[in-house]
Amino acid sequence: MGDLDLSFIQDLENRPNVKVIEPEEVPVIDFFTSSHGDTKEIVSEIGNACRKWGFFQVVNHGVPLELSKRMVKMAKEFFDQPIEEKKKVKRDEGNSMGYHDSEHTKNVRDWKEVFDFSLEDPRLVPAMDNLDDQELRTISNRWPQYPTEFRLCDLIDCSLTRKACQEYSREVEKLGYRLLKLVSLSLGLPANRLNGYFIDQTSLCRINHYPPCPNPNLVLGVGRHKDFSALTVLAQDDVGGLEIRRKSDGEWIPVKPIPDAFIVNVWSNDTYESVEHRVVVNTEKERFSIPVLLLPAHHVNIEPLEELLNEQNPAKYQRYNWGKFYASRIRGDYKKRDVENIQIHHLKKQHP
Ligand SMILES: O=C(O)CCC(=O)C(=O)O
Ligand SMILES: [Fe+2]
Repeated sequence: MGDLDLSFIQDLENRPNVKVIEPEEVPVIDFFTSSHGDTKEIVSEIGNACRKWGFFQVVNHGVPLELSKRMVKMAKEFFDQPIEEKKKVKRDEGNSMGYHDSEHTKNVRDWKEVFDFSLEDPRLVPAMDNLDDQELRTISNRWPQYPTEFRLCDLIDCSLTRKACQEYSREVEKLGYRLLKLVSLSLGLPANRLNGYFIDQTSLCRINHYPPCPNPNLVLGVGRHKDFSALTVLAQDDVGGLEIRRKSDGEWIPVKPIPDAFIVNVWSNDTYESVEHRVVVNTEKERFSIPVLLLPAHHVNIEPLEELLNEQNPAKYQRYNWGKFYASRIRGDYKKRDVENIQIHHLKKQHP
């Protein structure tokens, strides 16, 4: 990760808590039990969890455990390589797929390194974040080559890495779309109401690696943020570090790792508010997490769903082209800018 320089240091108010807060269970939804019961029951559990927490965990979700284990093994193998090797697949301003070690959240550098790949490969995205510019760009995934001297086991080579990543992300994607249907139902919408937005999706899978940190009280693995996805399905290992901001009192609550569970995070016009979360790091143990973010096609305009709006629940967000939003977010990931890069709250409508 290099030295802990000033770019990593969080403002006082954002630093990890000194007081210890007991981990509180965010709701856990068991698909096995529910599939033997009533879909209505699971829909109502999801609705309650989304309203109260904006986050829930799922177990017995159908994603094969071997695929998840293989991903973590590959991730370790990849991030253990010398930085020169990792930089061979470094992302750049033209293509945001691949390795990156200087992501900034809200203008402060995160204590982590990441590897991103797209679920659709190649895929189309706007070239610029400027709203008047119509140019599109095709971006393709980058896969590590693993020179023989760095291969610690025969399992790891370029084509197997790609296969492992693709097989894993396809399974998690299936789970994601299954959850999206359940979320639609929980909002009183037809199960397939949201699916059309994801034809030609820009969805991506990210592997996060948080190395141990000499001074975890000053930095964050990921600064506080809301995911910009419609739905995120996140796998975390057993180290812990994810914290979510409890809606009732604003306290940061650690999310206890549950073996083989996925953490799910949803957003819809504040009925289901995308909840702020962050990652704390520690001096001892590295940590891996793997989110899959369901993201619409670049041409989709994100806006609150009409049929959910009424006098009591007016649109709280303005319409915005998804591709431009995404392009702007990516630009802000590279360096400290003078202004905060675009966030969901910037799309909030001003009400008198
Ligand atoms: O590492 C985690 O548990 C969460 C990571 C995260 O919030 C993100 O990548 O958006
Ligand atoms: Fe996140």
